[in-house]
Amino acid sequence: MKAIEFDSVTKTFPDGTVAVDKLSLGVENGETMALIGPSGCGKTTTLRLLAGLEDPTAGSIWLGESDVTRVAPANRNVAMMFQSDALYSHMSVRGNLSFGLKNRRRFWSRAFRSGSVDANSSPERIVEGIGSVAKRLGIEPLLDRKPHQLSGGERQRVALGRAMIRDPAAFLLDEPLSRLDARLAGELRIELRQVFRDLGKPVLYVTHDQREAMALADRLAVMDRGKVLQVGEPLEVYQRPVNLFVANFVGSVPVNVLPKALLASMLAPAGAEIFGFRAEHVGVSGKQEGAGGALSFRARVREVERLGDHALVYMDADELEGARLVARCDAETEFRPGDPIKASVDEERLMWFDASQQRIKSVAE
Ligand SMILES: Nc1ncnc2c1ncn2[C@@H]1O[C@H](COP(=O)(O)OP(=O)(O)OP(=O)(O)O)[C@@H](O)[C@H]1O
Repeated sequence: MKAIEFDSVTKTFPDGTVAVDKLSLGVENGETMALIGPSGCGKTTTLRLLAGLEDPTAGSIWLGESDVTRVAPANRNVAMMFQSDALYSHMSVRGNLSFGLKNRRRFWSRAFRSGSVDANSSPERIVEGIGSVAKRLGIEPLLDRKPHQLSGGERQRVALGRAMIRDPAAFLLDEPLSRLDARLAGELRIELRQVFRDLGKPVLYVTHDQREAMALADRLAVMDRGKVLQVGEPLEVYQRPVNLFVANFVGSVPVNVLPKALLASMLAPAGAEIFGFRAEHVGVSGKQEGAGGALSFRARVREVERLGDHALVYMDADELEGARLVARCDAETEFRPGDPIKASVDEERLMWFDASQQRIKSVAE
């Protein structure tokens, strides 16, 4: 039994838009699942379906053993956090934290009356949690401040604290770090990972930032046009993408793609039409001779993008019909536009795709 389960869920909006298409996905307790995919692929709708803010057109949604498909949002006990999570501006941090709890009390007292919860989940137990949640998130010193006296990152922490105090069955987060600057988002990402690990609850996390997803998630679900294309651990999806779309989406730089005809055909597996390789797998040398690898070609540097800890060298591969390719190099690389170079890629780094851009598995997989 999964803590969260979507069973063949479809959401068609009245105007005919199929936002989510026969989606099946399970998240375990204590697991952080990142939903990633391009804008409009159905990520937010998936979260809203789980929160009960949208009704599915077909399929069922489960939280543990409960079928919540038709359960009202207030009775689902999931906490949803958005990118622009609004705190109550007139309340202190403490007030904001306990506000969720006050609503919770109403929920719990109703639930107690109907006998559907056990005493371990009493409001008192949750009250005890406020202090520890504030401590856990490093917001104890801020308890008496108002939201306008907080930084963006601190506000996000309070919003998360408010969600944690409710002790929900599941956490749903929609781009919670997207409004923060890169450094702060990076710091919070590490903290969130630790918090999520300790919570022991399922976390469904939406982001369009593949880096954030790779860093935070135990598993990724890559979506396109309402469908889940692949679910797996970040490294597994990165190294063994099901198709070219996924390969491109989980990398920070698009995959270099070339037609099979440019390689000695004996290398290609049956059915292969195109092959690809990642920028970090291209070896680049200023020497014109001697570079090895399955694929070895002369090229000319078109542009060098210096990114601090590494550089991207964009090149025109004269020997490969002028294909435009990219290699990841050391930050100190001295290549300049116009330089002639020799590039090479090892055979085991090549990814092969068929005519419909599905990746062809290697014999070792
Ligand atoms: N209320 C609605 N009525 C009609 N279509 C909608 C509605 N809400 C969303 N959609 C459409 O459903 C599709 C999925 O939207 P959704 O917001 O889930 O995408 P997303 O992956 O979260 O996108 P983004 O990354 O841009 O936030 C889009 O084509 C969107 O235009």
